[in-house]
Amino acid sequence: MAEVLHTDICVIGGGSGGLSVAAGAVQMGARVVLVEGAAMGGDCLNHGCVPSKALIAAAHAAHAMGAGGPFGVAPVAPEIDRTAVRDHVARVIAGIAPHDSVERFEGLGVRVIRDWARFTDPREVVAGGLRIRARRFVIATGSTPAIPPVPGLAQVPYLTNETVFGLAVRPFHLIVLGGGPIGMEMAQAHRRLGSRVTVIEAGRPLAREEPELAAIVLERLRAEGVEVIEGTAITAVAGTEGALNVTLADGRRVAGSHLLVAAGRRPALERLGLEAAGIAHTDAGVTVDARLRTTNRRAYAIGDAAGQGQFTHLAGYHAGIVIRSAVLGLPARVRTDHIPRATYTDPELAHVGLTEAEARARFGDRVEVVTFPFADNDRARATLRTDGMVKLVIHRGRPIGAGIAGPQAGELIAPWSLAIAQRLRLSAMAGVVLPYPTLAEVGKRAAGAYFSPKLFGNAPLKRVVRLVQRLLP
Ligand SMILES: Cc1cc2nc3c(=O)[nH]c(=O)nc-3n(C[C@H](O)[C@H](O)[C@H](O)COP(=O)(O)OP(=O)(O)OC[C@H]3O[C@@H](n4cnc5c(N)ncnc54)[C@H](O)[C@@H]3O)c2cc1C
Ligand SMILES: NC(=O)c1ccc[n+]([C@@H]2O[C@H](COP(=O)([O-])OP(=O)(O)OC[C@H]3O[C@@H](n4cnc5c(N)ncnc54)[C@H](O)[C@@H]3O)[C@@H](O)[C@H]2O)c1
Repeated sequence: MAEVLHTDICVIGGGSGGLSVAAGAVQMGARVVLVEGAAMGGDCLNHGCVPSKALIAAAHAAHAMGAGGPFGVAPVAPEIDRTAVRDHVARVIAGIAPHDSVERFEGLGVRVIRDWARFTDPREVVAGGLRIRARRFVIATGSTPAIPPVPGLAQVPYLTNETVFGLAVRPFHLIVLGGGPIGMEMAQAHRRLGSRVTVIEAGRPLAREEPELAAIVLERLRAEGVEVIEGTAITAVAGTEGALNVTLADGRRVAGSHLLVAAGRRPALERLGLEAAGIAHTDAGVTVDARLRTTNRRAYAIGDAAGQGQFTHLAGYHAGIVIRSAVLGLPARVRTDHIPRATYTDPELAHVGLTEAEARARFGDRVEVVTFPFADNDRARATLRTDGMVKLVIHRGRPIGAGIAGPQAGELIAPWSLAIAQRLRLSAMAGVVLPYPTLAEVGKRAAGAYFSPKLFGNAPLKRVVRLVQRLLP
Protein backbone atom coordinates (compact mmCIF):
# COMPACT_ATOMS: atom_id res chain seq x y z
CA MET A 1 0.00 0.00 0.00
CA ALA A 2 1.47 3.36 -1.06
CA GLU A 3 2.39 5.90 1.61
CA VAL A 4 -0.21 8.68 2.08
CA LEU A 5 1.09 12.24 2.10
CA HIS A 6 -1.21 14.89 3.58
CA THR A 7 -0.72 18.50 2.55
CA ASP A 8 -2.54 21.83 2.28
CA ILE A 9 -1.80 22.50 -1.38
CA CYS A 10 -0.75 20.08 -4.11
CA VAL A 11 0.46 21.88 -7.22
CA ILE A 12 0.57 19.80 -10.40
CA GLY A 13 3.06 21.23 -12.89
CA GLY A 14 6.28 23.11 -12.17
CA GLY A 15 6.07 25.78 -14.88
CA SER A 16 5.35 29.51 -14.79
CA GLY A 17 2.04 29.17 -12.97
CA GLY A 18 2.71 26.19 -10.69
CA LEU A 19 6.06 27.46 -9.42
CA SER A 20 4.52 30.83 -8.58
CA VAL A 21 1.76 29.20 -6.55
CA ALA A 22 4.20 26.87 -4.78
CA ALA A 23 6.70 29.63 -3.90
CA GLY A 24 3.99 32.03 -2.73
CA ALA A 25 1.98 29.48 -0.74
CA VAL A 26 4.94 27.91 1.09
CA GLN A 27 6.41 31.28 2.04
CA MET A 28 3.05 32.27 3.51
CA GLY A 29 3.06 29.19 5.72
CA ALA A 30 1.07 26.57 3.80
CA ARG A 31 2.32 22.97 3.42
CA VAL A 32 2.98 22.52 -0.31
CA VAL A 33 3.66 19.49 -2.51
CA LEU A 34 4.73 20.18 -6.10
CA VAL A 35 4.60 17.44 -8.74
CA GLU A 36 6.52 17.90 -12.01
CA GLY A 37 6.81 15.16 -14.62
CA ALA A 38 9.45 16.72 -16.89
CA ALA A 39 11.86 19.65 -16.53
CA MET A 40 11.33 22.18 -13.75
CA GLY A 41 10.48 25.59 -15.24
CA GLY A 42 7.96 24.23 -17.76
CA ASP A 43 7.53 25.44 -21.29
CA CYS A 44 8.52 29.03 -20.71
CA LEU A 45 12.01 28.22 -19.46
CA ASN A 46 12.74 25.11 -21.49
CA HIS A 47 10.89 25.35 -24.81
CA GLY A 48 9.16 28.74 -24.94
CA CYS A 49 9.73 32.33 -23.88
CA VAL A 50 13.33 32.00 -22.73
CA PRO A 51 14.88 30.06 -25.65
CA SER A 52 12.82 31.99 -28.19
CA LYS A 53 13.97 35.34 -26.85
CA ALA A 54 17.57 34.11 -26.64
CA LEU A 55 17.41 32.96 -30.28
CA ILE A 56 15.79 36.25 -31.30
CA ALA A 57 18.65 38.12 -29.60
CA ALA A 58 21.21 36.11 -31.61
CA ALA A 59 19.25 36.86 -34.77
CA HIS A 60 19.17 40.55 -33.88
CA ALA A 61 22.96 40.57 -33.49
CA ALA A 62 23.34 38.95 -36.92
CA HIS A 63 20.90 41.40 -38.50
CA ALA A 64 22.60 44.44 -36.96
CA MET A 65 25.87 43.56 -38.71
CA GLY A 66 24.23 44.08 -42.05
CA ALA A 67 22.06 47.03 -41.10
CA GLY A 68 24.60 49.80 -40.52
CA GLY A 69 24.64 51.20 -44.05
CA PRO A 70 22.21 54.10 -43.49
CA PHE A 71 24.33 55.22 -40.48
CA GLY A 72 27.51 55.23 -42.52
CA VAL A 73 28.68 51.96 -41.01
CA ALA A 74 29.59 49.52 -43.77
CA PRO A 75 27.50 46.36 -43.54
CA VAL A 76 29.29 43.06 -43.18
CA ALA A 77 27.93 39.57 -43.74
CA PRO A 78 27.81 37.82 -40.36
CA GLU A 79 29.47 34.45 -39.98
CA ILE A 80 26.95 32.39 -38.07
CA ASP A 81 27.95 29.30 -36.13
CA ARG A 82 24.67 27.52 -35.43
CA THR A 83 26.21 25.24 -32.84
CA ALA A 84 27.39 28.31 -30.94
CA VAL A 85 23.96 29.91 -31.32
CA ARG A 86 22.36 26.77 -29.90
CA ASP A 87 24.86 26.82 -27.04
CA HIS A 88 24.03 30.46 -26.31
CA VAL A 89 20.34 29.52 -26.04
CA ALA A 90 21.21 26.59 -23.76
CA ARG A 91 23.40 28.82 -21.56
CA VAL A 92 20.60 31.36 -21.11
CA ILE A 93 18.25 28.55 -20.02
CA ALA A 94 20.91 27.12 -17.69
CA GLY A 95 21.49 30.56 -16.17
CA ILE A 96 17.83 30.94 -15.21
CA ALA A 97 17.24 27.29 -14.27
CA PRO A 98 18.51 27.49 -10.67
CA HIS A 99 15.65 29.89 -9.90
CA ASP A 100 13.17 27.19 -10.92
CA SER A 101 15.14 24.23 -9.57
CA VAL A 102 14.17 21.43 -7.21
CA GLU A 103 16.96 22.62 -4.88
CA ARG A 104 15.55 26.14 -4.63
CA PHE A 105 11.99 24.93 -4.05
CA GLU A 106 13.06 22.34 -1.49
CA GLY A 107 15.04 25.12 0.18
CA LEU A 108 11.81 27.12 0.43
CA GLY A 109 10.16 24.13 2.11
CA VAL A 110 8.22 22.67 -0.83
CA ARG A 111 8.12 18.87 -1.13
CA VAL A 112 8.98 18.31 -4.80
CA ILE A 113 8.02 15.02 -6.50
CA ARG A 114 9.45 14.31 -9.95
CA ASP A 115 6.72 12.30 -11.64
CA TRP A 116 3.50 12.65 -13.62
CA ALA A 117 0.51 13.23 -11.34
CA ARG A 118 -2.81 11.48 -11.79
CA PHE A 119 -6.06 11.88 -9.86
CA THR A 120 -7.50 8.68 -8.43
CA ASP A 121 -10.49 10.32 -6.75
CA PRO A 122 -11.77 13.86 -6.07
CA ARG A 123 -9.24 14.49 -3.31
CA GLU A 124 -6.30 12.26 -4.11
CA VAL A 125 -3.47 12.29 -6.62
CA VAL A 126 -0.85 9.60 -7.10
CA ALA A 127 2.74 10.41 -8.08
CA GLY A 128 6.19 9.16 -7.19
CA GLY A 129 4.76 6.09 -5.52
CA LEU A 130 2.80 8.28 -3.08
CA ARG A 131 -0.88 9.00 -2.52
CA ILE A 132 -1.13 12.75 -2.08
CA ARG A 133 -4.22 13.95 -0.21
CA ALA A 134 -4.53 17.72 -0.29
CA ARG A 135 -6.92 20.36 0.98
CA ARG A 136 -6.57 22.07 -2.41
CA PHE A 137 -5.13 21.00 -5.79
CA VAL A 138 -3.83 23.40 -8.42
CA ILE A 139 -3.70 22.10 -11.99
CA ALA A 140 -0.89 23.99 -13.74
CA THR A 141 0.05 21.47 -16.40
CA GLY A 142 0.46 23.91 -19.28
CA SER A 143 0.05 23.02 -22.94
CA THR A 144 1.71 21.11 -25.75
CA PRO A 145 1.99 21.89 -29.47
CA ALA A 146 -1.25 21.21 -31.37
CA ILE A 147 -0.45 19.05 -34.37
CA PRO A 148 -3.08 19.58 -37.07
CA PRO A 149 -4.44 16.44 -38.77
CA VAL A 150 -2.67 17.15 -42.06
CA PRO A 151 -2.23 14.00 -44.18
CA GLY A 152 1.40 12.88 -44.21
CA LEU A 153 2.50 15.09 -41.32
CA ALA A 154 2.85 12.23 -38.85
CA GLN A 155 5.11 10.39 -41.30
CA VAL A 156 7.70 13.18 -41.78
CA PRO A 157 10.28 14.58 -39.37
CA TYR A 158 8.91 17.95 -38.26
CA LEU A 159 10.01 20.46 -35.64
CA THR A 160 7.96 22.03 -32.84
CA ASN A 161 8.88 24.45 -30.08
CA GLU A 162 10.11 21.41 -28.16
CA THR A 163 12.82 20.60 -30.72
CA VAL A 164 13.55 23.73 -32.77
CA PHE A 165 15.85 25.31 -30.15
CA GLY A 166 18.07 22.21 -30.15
CA LEU A 167 18.94 22.59 -33.86
CA ALA A 168 22.68 22.87 -34.39
CA VAL A 169 22.43 23.20 -38.16
CA ARG A 170 21.13 26.02 -40.30
CA PRO A 171 17.92 24.91 -42.00
CA PHE A 172 18.49 25.63 -45.67
CA HIS A 173 14.79 26.35 -46.19
CA LEU A 174 12.49 26.39 -43.16
CA ILE A 175 8.77 26.04 -43.85
CA VAL A 176 6.68 27.35 -40.96
CA LEU A 177 3.16 25.98 -40.59
CA GLY A 178 1.17 28.74 -38.87
CA GLY A 179 1.49 32.52 -38.80
CA GLY A 180 0.71 33.13 -35.12
CA PRO A 181 3.17 34.58 -32.59
CA ILE A 182 5.35 31.46 -32.49
CA GLY A 183 5.47 31.11 -36.27
CA MET A 184 6.30 34.75 -36.91
CA GLU A 185 8.91 35.09 -34.15
CA MET A 186 10.68 31.95 -35.37
CA ALA A 187 10.35 32.88 -39.04
CA GLN A 188 12.16 36.19 -38.61
CA ALA A 189 14.80 34.75 -36.27
CA HIS A 190 15.68 31.96 -38.70
CA ARG A 191 15.70 34.31 -41.67
CA ARG A 192 18.14 36.60 -39.86
CA LEU A 193 20.28 33.59 -39.00
CA GLY A 194 20.65 32.76 -42.67
CA SER A 195 17.81 30.42 -43.59
CA ARG A 196 15.36 30.80 -46.40
CA VAL A 197 11.94 30.91 -44.68
CA THR A 198 8.38 30.41 -45.94
CA VAL A 199 5.43 30.87 -43.58
CA ILE A 200 2.15 29.28 -44.61
CA GLU A 201 -0.90 30.58 -42.78
CA ALA A 202 -4.43 29.31 -43.41
CA GLY A 203 -6.04 32.59 -42.38
CA ARG A 204 -4.48 36.00 -41.66
CA PRO A 205 -1.03 36.13 -40.07
CA LEU A 206 -1.05 37.55 -36.53
CA ALA A 207 -4.82 37.45 -36.82
CA ARG A 208 -5.52 38.39 -33.24
CA GLU A 209 -3.86 41.80 -33.61
CA GLU A 210 -5.11 45.12 -34.98
CA PRO A 211 -4.83 44.63 -38.76
CA GLU A 212 -2.95 47.89 -39.43
CA LEU A 213 -0.42 47.08 -36.69
CA ALA A 214 0.08 43.49 -37.85
CA ALA A 215 0.59 44.87 -41.38
CA ILE A 216 3.59 46.93 -40.20
CA VAL A 217 5.27 43.79 -38.84
CA LEU A 218 4.40 41.73 -41.90
CA GLU A 219 5.77 44.34 -44.27
CA ARG A 220 9.07 44.31 -42.40
CA LEU A 221 9.30 40.53 -42.36
CA ARG A 222 8.62 40.39 -46.08
CA ALA A 223 11.21 43.12 -46.69
CA GLU A 224 13.75 40.98 -44.85
CA GLY A 225 12.99 38.09 -47.19
CA VAL A 226 10.51 36.00 -45.21
CA GLU A 227 7.97 34.65 -47.67
CA VAL A 228 4.49 34.72 -46.11
CA ILE A 229 1.75 32.85 -47.93
CA GLU A 230 -1.61 33.65 -46.35
CA GLY A 231 -5.19 32.52 -46.77
CA THR A 232 -4.30 28.97 -47.73
CA ALA A 233 -3.72 25.98 -45.49
CA ILE A 234 -1.17 23.21 -45.72
CA THR A 235 -3.25 20.20 -46.76
CA ALA A 236 -0.59 17.54 -47.25
CA VAL A 237 3.04 16.90 -46.34
CA ALA A 238 5.47 14.39 -47.79
CA GLY A 239 9.19 13.72 -48.06
CA THR A 240 12.11 12.83 -45.87
CA GLU A 241 14.63 14.54 -43.60
CA GLY A 242 16.06 17.53 -45.49
CA ALA A 243 13.71 17.16 -48.47
CA LEU A 244 10.13 17.96 -47.54
CA ASN A 245 7.22 18.92 -49.77
CA VAL A 246 4.06 20.62 -48.62
CA THR A 247 0.90 20.96 -50.66
CA LEU A 248 -1.36 23.96 -50.11
CA ALA A 249 -5.16 24.14 -50.34
CA ASP A 250 -4.86 26.21 -53.52
CA GLY A 251 -2.79 23.47 -55.16
CA ARG A 252 0.59 25.17 -54.82
CA ARG A 253 3.54 23.14 -53.61
CA VAL A 254 6.46 24.34 -51.52
CA ALA A 255 9.66 22.35 -51.07
CA GLY A 256 11.85 22.91 -48.03
CA SER A 257 14.49 21.29 -45.87
CA HIS A 258 12.73 21.62 -42.48
CA LEU A 259 9.15 22.08 -41.28
CA LEU A 260 8.23 23.88 -38.04
CA VAL A 261 4.69 23.24 -36.82
CA ALA A 262 3.41 26.33 -34.98
CA ALA A 263 -0.33 25.74 -35.28
CA GLY A 264 -1.45 26.61 -31.76
CA ARG A 265 -1.44 24.82 -28.44
CA ARG A 266 -3.58 22.30 -26.65
CA PRO A 267 -3.91 21.95 -22.89
CA ALA A 268 -1.83 19.16 -21.33
CA LEU A 269 -4.57 17.27 -19.50
CA GLU A 270 -4.39 13.71 -20.80
CA ARG A 271 -2.23 12.30 -18.00
CA LEU A 272 -4.30 13.79 -15.19
CA GLY A 273 -7.24 11.39 -14.94
CA LEU A 274 -9.59 14.37 -14.54
CA GLU A 275 -12.70 12.16 -14.79
CA ALA A 276 -11.76 10.37 -11.56
CA ALA A 277 -11.75 13.75 -9.80
CA GLY A 278 -14.98 15.06 -11.35
CA ILE A 279 -13.14 17.88 -13.11
CA ALA A 280 -14.84 19.01 -16.32
CA HIS A 281 -12.80 20.13 -19.31
CA THR A 282 -13.11 20.94 -23.01
CA ASP A 283 -10.59 21.00 -25.85
CA ALA A 284 -9.69 24.55 -24.74
CA GLY A 285 -8.78 23.58 -21.19
CA VAL A 286 -10.10 22.83 -17.71
CA THR A 287 -13.48 24.46 -17.11
CA VAL A 288 -13.06 27.16 -14.46
CA ASP A 289 -15.19 29.91 -12.92
CA ALA A 290 -14.15 33.51 -12.31
CA ARG A 291 -12.16 32.38 -9.27
CA LEU A 292 -10.35 29.70 -11.31
CA ARG A 293 -12.19 26.94 -9.41
CA THR A 294 -12.92 23.77 -11.35
CA THR A 295 -16.06 21.64 -11.07
CA ASN A 296 -14.29 19.91 -8.15
CA ARG A 297 -14.42 22.37 -5.25
CA ARG A 298 -10.96 21.26 -4.06
CA ALA A 299 -9.26 21.98 -7.37
CA TYR A 300 -8.19 25.10 -9.27
CA ALA A 301 -6.73 25.35 -12.78
CA ILE A 302 -4.35 28.09 -13.93
CA GLY A 303 -2.19 29.15 -16.85
CA ASP A 304 -2.28 27.41 -20.22
CA ALA A 305 -4.21 24.46 -18.71
CA ALA A 306 -7.12 26.79 -17.90
CA GLY A 307 -7.45 27.74 -21.59
CA GLN A 308 -7.89 31.47 -21.06
CA GLY A 309 -4.76 32.57 -22.89
CA GLN A 310 -1.21 31.34 -23.16
CA PHE A 311 1.22 33.73 -21.55
CA THR A 312 3.67 33.39 -18.71
CA HIS A 313 2.48 36.62 -17.12
CA LEU A 314 -1.12 35.34 -17.30
CA ALA A 315 -0.08 32.14 -15.52
CA GLY A 316 1.68 34.29 -12.90
CA TYR A 317 -1.42 36.46 -12.48
CA HIS A 318 -3.57 33.34 -12.09
CA ALA A 319 -1.15 32.10 -9.44
CA GLY A 320 -1.74 35.26 -7.42
CA ILE A 321 -5.52 34.76 -7.60
CA VAL A 322 -5.21 31.16 -6.40
CA ILE A 323 -2.87 32.10 -3.56
CA ARG A 324 -5.36 34.69 -2.32
CA SER A 325 -8.19 32.20 -2.61
CA ALA A 326 -6.67 28.86 -1.55
CA VAL A 327 -4.07 30.11 0.92
CA LEU A 328 -5.65 33.22 2.40
CA GLY A 329 -9.31 32.29 1.89
CA LEU A 330 -10.09 35.57 0.12
CA PRO A 331 -12.70 35.72 -2.68
CA ALA A 332 -10.31 36.78 -5.48
CA ARG A 333 -11.68 36.89 -9.03
CA VAL A 334 -9.87 37.08 -12.37
CA ARG A 335 -10.03 40.09 -14.64
CA THR A 336 -9.14 39.67 -18.29
CA ASP A 337 -9.34 43.19 -19.69
CA HIS A 338 -5.90 44.28 -18.47
CA ILE A 339 -3.71 41.36 -19.57
CA PRO A 340 -1.16 42.57 -22.12
CA ARG A 341 0.52 40.51 -24.81
CA ALA A 342 3.62 41.07 -26.90
CA THR A 343 5.06 39.35 -29.94
CA TYR A 344 8.81 39.74 -30.15
CA THR A 345 9.26 40.18 -33.85
CA ASP A 346 11.20 43.24 -34.98
CA PRO A 347 9.35 45.58 -34.90
CA GLU A 348 7.53 44.20 -31.87
CA LEU A 349 3.79 44.04 -31.57
CA ALA A 350 2.07 44.63 -28.24
CA HIS A 351 -1.49 45.03 -27.09
CA VAL A 352 -3.58 45.46 -23.96
CA GLY A 353 -7.35 45.69 -23.63
CA LEU A 354 -9.83 45.66 -26.50
CA THR A 355 -9.03 45.97 -30.18
CA GLU A 356 -11.06 48.51 -32.13
CA ALA A 357 -13.29 45.76 -33.55
CA GLU A 358 -13.91 44.28 -30.09
CA ALA A 359 -14.68 47.71 -28.65
CA ARG A 360 -17.09 48.61 -31.47
CA ALA A 361 -18.89 45.30 -31.02
CA ARG A 362 -19.39 46.23 -27.37
CA PHE A 363 -19.84 50.02 -27.38
CA GLY A 364 -20.77 50.85 -31.00
CA ASP A 365 -20.23 54.45 -32.14
CA ARG A 366 -19.22 55.62 -28.69
CA VAL A 367 -15.73 54.31 -29.35
CA GLU A 368 -13.06 56.78 -30.44
CA VAL A 369 -9.72 55.82 -32.01
CA VAL A 370 -6.50 57.78 -32.29
CA THR A 371 -3.21 56.76 -33.85
CA PHE A 372 0.27 58.21 -33.69
CA PRO A 373 3.15 57.19 -35.97
CA PHE A 374 6.68 56.47 -34.77
CA ALA A 375 7.78 58.59 -37.74
CA ASP A 376 6.80 61.68 -35.68
CA ASN A 377 8.93 60.63 -32.70
CA ASP A 378 12.39 62.24 -32.57
CA ARG A 379 14.13 59.23 -31.01
CA ALA A 380 12.68 56.92 -33.63
CA ARG A 381 13.97 59.30 -36.30
CA ALA A 382 17.43 59.52 -34.74
CA THR A 383 17.71 55.74 -34.61
CA LEU A 384 16.12 55.25 -38.05
CA ARG A 385 13.38 53.11 -36.49
CA THR A 386 10.34 54.95 -37.77
CA ASP A 387 8.30 51.93 -38.80
CA GLY A 388 5.66 51.81 -36.10
CA MET A 389 2.38 53.11 -34.80
CA VAL A 390 0.44 53.48 -31.57
CA LYS A 391 -3.30 52.92 -31.72
CA LEU A 392 -5.55 53.85 -28.82
CA VAL A 393 -9.16 52.78 -28.39
CA ILE A 394 -11.04 55.19 -26.13
CA HIS A 395 -14.43 55.08 -24.44
CA ARG A 396 -15.79 57.96 -22.38
CA GLY A 397 -12.39 59.60 -21.99
CA ARG A 398 -10.61 56.45 -20.86
CA PRO A 399 -8.33 54.11 -22.83
CA ILE A 400 -9.92 50.66 -23.11
CA GLY A 401 -7.41 49.31 -25.62
CA ALA A 402 -3.89 50.14 -26.72
CA GLY A 403 -1.85 48.54 -29.47
CA ILE A 404 1.69 49.29 -30.51
CA ALA A 405 3.72 48.08 -33.47
CA GLY A 406 7.27 49.37 -33.30
CA PRO A 407 10.68 48.99 -31.74
CA GLN A 408 10.37 47.96 -28.06
CA ALA A 409 6.59 47.80 -28.24
CA GLY A 410 6.70 45.14 -25.50
CA GLU A 411 8.27 47.71 -23.17
CA LEU A 412 6.17 50.63 -24.38
CA ILE A 413 2.90 48.84 -23.59
CA ALA A 414 3.69 48.93 -19.84
CA PRO A 415 2.11 52.32 -19.00
CA TRP A 416 -0.97 51.37 -21.00
CA SER A 417 -1.29 48.14 -19.03
CA LEU A 418 -1.28 50.25 -15.87
CA ALA A 419 -3.72 52.78 -17.33
CA ILE A 420 -6.21 50.13 -18.35
CA ALA A 421 -5.80 48.10 -15.14
CA GLN A 422 -6.35 51.22 -13.03
CA ARG A 423 -8.98 52.66 -15.37
CA LEU A 424 -7.02 55.91 -15.63
CA ARG A 425 -8.34 58.79 -17.69
CA LEU A 426 -6.59 59.50 -20.98
CA SER A 427 -5.80 62.99 -19.66
CA ALA A 428 -3.45 61.36 -17.12
CA MET A 429 -1.52 59.70 -19.96
CA ALA A 430 -1.41 62.92 -21.98
CA GLY A 431 -0.27 64.98 -19.00
CA VAL A 432 2.61 62.80 -17.83
CA VAL A 433 6.09 64.31 -18.23
CA LEU A 434 8.55 61.95 -19.93
CA PRO A 435 12.25 62.32 -20.71
CA TYR A 436 13.07 63.62 -24.16
CA PRO A 437 13.93 62.03 -26.54
CA THR A 438 12.44 58.64 -25.71
CA LEU A 439 10.32 56.22 -27.67
CA ALA A 440 7.92 56.28 -24.70
CA GLU A 441 6.84 59.71 -25.87
CA VAL A 442 4.87 58.08 -28.70
CA GLY A 443 2.29 56.97 -26.12
CA LYS A 444 1.99 60.41 -24.58
CA ARG A 445 1.75 61.98 -28.04
CA ALA A 446 -0.95 59.50 -29.05
CA ALA A 447 -2.94 60.51 -25.97
CA GLY A 448 -2.26 64.15 -26.84
CA ALA A 449 -3.56 63.56 -30.35
CA TYR A 450 -6.95 62.77 -28.81
CA PHE A 451 -7.10 66.17 -27.09
CA SER A 452 -5.53 68.32 -29.83
CA PRO A 453 -8.69 68.75 -31.95
CA LYS A 454 -10.63 69.54 -28.78
CA LEU A 455 -8.13 72.25 -27.71
CA PHE A 456 -6.86 73.69 -30.97
CA GLY A 457 -9.47 74.80 -33.49
CA ASN A 458 -12.15 75.01 -30.79
CA ALA A 459 -14.13 78.22 -31.52
CA PRO A 460 -15.74 78.70 -28.04
CA LEU A 461 -12.34 78.12 -26.39
CA LYS A 462 -10.78 80.70 -28.72
CA ARG A 463 -13.44 83.23 -27.67
CA VAL A 464 -12.70 82.53 -23.99
CA VAL A 465 -8.97 82.94 -24.58
CA ARG A 466 -9.52 86.28 -26.35
CA LEU A 467 -11.68 87.47 -23.43
CA VAL A 468 -9.10 86.33 -20.84
CA GLN A 469 -6.34 88.06 -22.78
CA ARG A 470 -8.30 91.34 -22.76
CA LEU A 471 -8.96 91.05 -19.03
CA LEU A 472 -5.47 90.02 -17.92
CA PRO A 473 -3.50 92.95 -16.48
C1 LIG B 1 7.85 29.10 -28.48
C2 LIG B 1 7.06 29.76 -27.38
C3 LIG B 1 7.35 31.06 -27.04
C4 LIG B 1 6.63 31.67 -26.02
N1 LIG B 1 6.93 32.97 -25.71
C5 LIG B 1 6.26 33.60 -24.74
C6 LIG B 1 6.58 34.93 -24.39
O1 LIG B 1 7.48 35.55 -24.95
N2 LIG B 1 5.87 35.52 -23.40
C7 LIG B 1 4.87 34.86 -22.74
O2 LIG B 1 4.26 35.45 -21.85
N3 LIG B 1 4.54 33.59 -23.06
C8 LIG B 1 5.21 32.95 -24.03
N4 LIG B 1 4.91 31.65 -24.33
C9 LIG B 1 3.84 30.99 -23.58
C10 LIG B 1 4.35 30.48 -22.22
O3 LIG B 1 5.45 29.62 -22.39
C11 LIG B 1 3.22 29.74 -21.50
O4 LIG B 1 2.05 30.52 -21.51
C12 LIG B 1 3.60 29.41 -20.06
O5 LIG B 1 4.72 28.58 -20.00
C13 LIG B 1 2.40 28.74 -19.36
O6 LIG B 1 2.73 28.42 -18.03
P1 LIG B 1 2.02 27.20 -17.31
O7 LIG B 1 2.50 27.21 -15.90
O8 LIG B 1 0.58 27.24 -17.57
O9 LIG B 1 2.58 25.91 -18.08
P2 LIG B 1 4.07 25.40 -18.30
O10 LIG B 1 5.06 26.47 -18.09
O11 LIG B 1 4.11 24.72 -19.60
O12 LIG B 1 4.27 24.32 -17.15
C14 LIG B 1 3.50 23.16 -17.11
C15 LIG B 1 4.32 22.05 -16.47
O13 LIG B 1 3.45 21.01 -16.07
C16 LIG B 1 4.10 19.77 -16.27
N5 LIG B 1 3.07 18.72 -16.33
C17 LIG B 1 2.14 18.52 -17.29
N6 LIG B 1 1.33 17.49 -16.95
C18 LIG B 1 1.76 17.05 -15.75
C19 LIG B 1 1.32 16.02 -14.87
N7 LIG B 1 0.27 15.26 -15.13
N8 LIG B 1 2.03 15.82 -13.72
C20 LIG B 1 3.10 16.58 -13.43
N9 LIG B 1 3.54 17.58 -14.21
C21 LIG B 1 2.87 17.81 -15.34
C22 LIG B 1 4.87 19.97 -17.56
O14 LIG B 1 5.93 19.05 -17.67
C23 LIG B 1 5.33 21.43 -17.42
O15 LIG B 1 6.62 21.50 -16.85
C24 LIG B 1 5.62 30.99 -25.34
C25 LIG B 1 5.34 29.66 -25.67
C26 LIG B 1 6.04 29.05 -26.67
C27 LIG B 1 5.73 27.62 -26.99
N1 LIG C 1 5.36 36.55 -27.37
C1 LIG C 1 4.48 35.80 -26.76
O1 LIG C 1 3.89 36.14 -25.76
C2 LIG C 1 4.24 34.44 -27.29
C3 LIG C 1 5.09 33.91 -28.22
C4 LIG C 1 4.80 32.68 -28.71
C5 LIG C 1 3.68 32.02 -28.29
N2 LIG C 1 2.87 32.55 -27.37
C6 LIG C 1 1.63 31.88 -26.97
O2 LIG C 1 1.50 30.63 -27.60
C7 LIG C 1 0.25 30.60 -28.30
C8 LIG C 1 0.36 29.69 -29.49
O3 LIG C 1 1.07 30.32 -30.54
P1 LIG C 1 0.99 29.74 -32.02
O4 LIG C 1 1.66 30.74 -32.89
O5 LIG C 1 1.45 28.33 -32.06
O6 LIG C 1 -0.56 29.60 -32.26
P2 LIG C 1 -1.73 30.48 -32.89
O7 LIG C 1 -2.96 29.71 -32.60
O8 LIG C 1 -1.66 31.88 -32.46
O9 LIG C 1 -1.43 30.45 -34.45
C9 LIG C 1 -1.46 29.25 -35.18
C10 LIG C 1 -1.81 29.55 -36.61
O10 LIG C 1 -1.67 28.36 -37.37
C11 LIG C 1 -2.60 28.40 -38.42
N3 LIG C 1 -2.81 27.03 -38.96
C12 LIG C 1 -3.34 25.96 -38.33
N4 LIG C 1 -3.36 24.88 -39.15
C13 LIG C 1 -2.82 25.28 -40.32
C14 LIG C 1 -2.56 24.62 -41.57
N5 LIG C 1 -2.84 23.33 -41.78
N6 LIG C 1 -1.98 25.34 -42.56
C15 LIG C 1 -1.65 26.64 -42.36
N7 LIG C 1 -1.90 27.31 -41.22
C16 LIG C 1 -2.46 26.64 -40.20
C17 LIG C 1 -3.85 29.00 -37.78
O11 LIG C 1 -4.68 29.60 -38.76
C18 LIG C 1 -3.24 30.03 -36.80
O12 LIG C 1 -3.22 31.34 -37.32
C19 LIG C 1 -0.04 32.04 -28.65
O13 LIG C 1 -1.41 32.27 -28.83
C20 LIG C 1 0.49 32.77 -27.44
O14 LIG C 1 -0.50 32.87 -26.46
C21 LIG C 1 3.12 33.76 -26.86
